Amino acid sequence: MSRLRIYDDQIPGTPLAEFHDHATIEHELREAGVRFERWEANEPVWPGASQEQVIAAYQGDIDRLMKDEGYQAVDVISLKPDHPERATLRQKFLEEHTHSEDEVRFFVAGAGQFTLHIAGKVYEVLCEQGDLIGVPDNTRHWFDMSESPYFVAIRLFTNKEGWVAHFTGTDIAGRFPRMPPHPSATALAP
Ligand SMILES: CSCCC(=O)/C(O)=C/O
Ligand SMILES: [Fe+2]
Ligand code: NI
Repeated sequence: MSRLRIYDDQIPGTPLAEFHDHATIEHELREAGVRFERWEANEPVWPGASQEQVIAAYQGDIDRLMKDEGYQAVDVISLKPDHPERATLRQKFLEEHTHSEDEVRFFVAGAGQFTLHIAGKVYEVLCEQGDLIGVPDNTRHWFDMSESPYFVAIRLFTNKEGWVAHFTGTDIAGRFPRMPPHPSATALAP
């Protein structure tokens, strides 16, 4: 189940609010300028599936987003708990950063945790299968896949170069909760 926790950015220990209802999560995030939508993730793909398999399964959605919203590039992150580079991949997104383009991610399997730092608040968003999140350009954020990653996310970019991050150099991400392993990942962990 998707989940949103909102914190004061100075008080990591206790959320100000927590929501599980998708419509409420969408509303709260929209007020913070963040897109959050429920999409159909009906084509079965599993963490570890290849980029080609995932793109073929979701070609219709990808074409629509690229045509209607001007995205220029697409790739896939597909990870399961036995990936040999899981620790390095986790580390790549774990500290606060921004992008100069907006960030659209469609979770088609498993789960991952985006945390957004906006106007003195911290929005911790547990994205599950079927969630599409759009983080506006220059928004401070980080992403955790847990120590046992279990997800497939389609990433769309307005920049043909793909993923480019600007790290803010703060230590805020380390003060807020990391993502615990997905229940399915625990069953599969090496
Ligand atoms: C869920 S896709 C991997 C994370 C990512 O692309 C990103 O930019 C995190 O901030
Ligand atoms: Fe990012
Ligand atoms: Ni409101």
